[in-house]
Amino acid sequence: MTSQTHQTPDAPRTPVPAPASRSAAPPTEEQIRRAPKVLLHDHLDGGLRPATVVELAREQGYSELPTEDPDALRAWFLAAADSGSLERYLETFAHTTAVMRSAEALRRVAAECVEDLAEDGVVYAEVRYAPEQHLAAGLTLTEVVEAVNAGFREGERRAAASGRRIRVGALLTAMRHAARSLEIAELANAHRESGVVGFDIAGAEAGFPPTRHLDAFEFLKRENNHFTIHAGEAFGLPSIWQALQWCGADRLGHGVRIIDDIEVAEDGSVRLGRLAAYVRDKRVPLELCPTSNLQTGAARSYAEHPIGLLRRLRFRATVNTDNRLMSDTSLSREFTHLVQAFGYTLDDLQWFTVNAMKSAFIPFDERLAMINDVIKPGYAALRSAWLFHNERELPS
Ligand SMILES: O=c1[nH]cnc2c1ncn2[C@@H]1O[C@H](CO)[C@@H](O)[C@H]1O
Ligand SMILES: [Zn+2]
Repeated sequence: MTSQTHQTPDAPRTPVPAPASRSAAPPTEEQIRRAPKVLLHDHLDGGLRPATVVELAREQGYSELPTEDPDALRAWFLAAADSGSLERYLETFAHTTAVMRSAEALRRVAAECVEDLAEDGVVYAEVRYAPEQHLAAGLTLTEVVEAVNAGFREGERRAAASGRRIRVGALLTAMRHAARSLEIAELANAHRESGVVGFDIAGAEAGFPPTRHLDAFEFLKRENNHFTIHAGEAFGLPSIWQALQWCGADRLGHGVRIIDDIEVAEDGSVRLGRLAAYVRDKRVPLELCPTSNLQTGAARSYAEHPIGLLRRLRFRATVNTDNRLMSDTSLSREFTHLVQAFGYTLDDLQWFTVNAMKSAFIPFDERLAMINDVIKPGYAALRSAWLFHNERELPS
């Protein structure tokens, strides 16, 4: 199988659009937190509160944690995940999946996840996890899904009780090195009326191409269901090409290596290869996760992260957390880093957020309602509050 990823030799060069004019001041951290945000790529087993990991380990007799002090544990996850390799980054999940093996633990972790996202100003999220990694204490796949769903609903209720509206859908992940993807795809399909909005594959990318799981993807397509594929993170264009053209992914988890198919000349003009042009033309959503990419070595710094160019070229780019525990991050923090690196304004934040909402796996009319009734009014309110605040500060 060879990939059609090379630059078209005679593809036209086009100038890179300059960054939009920055008439508005960059948003403050508080504005970023209050801005309504949408999160498409967040792992449930990568987002536990450190204190919860410690408590669950005690309750369940898990003695392998590197430390029982929550602050030290937070620092440990960040340092251990900051390895420059996806494989070593993934080793840290052994500790979180180890404590997520009872229905109560899964329900608690899921509910806290929703509370934490709501507190961060997330109004819609798709949170993923691999049910096959939570069976060690005897739960069935269905029991795992039911426990997590119950936790998500509980989290939504608790958030609403404290005045924060959030909606969360689950994505069921199959591990790409394992052989249960068809079963997990069937599980996702069976639960689509009860909170599971799609499917994903994750895990080490090199050596485990998405085409190993074609039967799962073909099943989901026949069922008119949705899926995203982790691709183009640790491995480059062939992985993205397979995910799209062989497997039919609706979105790309990361997809950041699409940058390898974009050539920027010294005069600033750009040329898209055929694959990059396809991704942009077809509006394929990219679930970009800046901090995670720095940790696994997929990007060197925020300022050099491909998201800057992809945003200017108007790819369907979205901003995501990947693993809030391993990256010690939140969606607001990801946006704060991007504001610092690229001078983004509230308009840019709204653009990323609308991109994400358009790319969600819930029905079109519900996405539209979120955009028109929640996201746009939320940003408009922030802008007018900002104007009002600044006018009051003008000298009289
Ligand atoms: O960035 C990533 N790339 C690939 N796999 C990942 C990433 N983050 C987490 N997981 C994997 O997905 C599983 C289910 O949530 C996690 O246990 C972890 O192994
Ligand atoms: Zn991921």
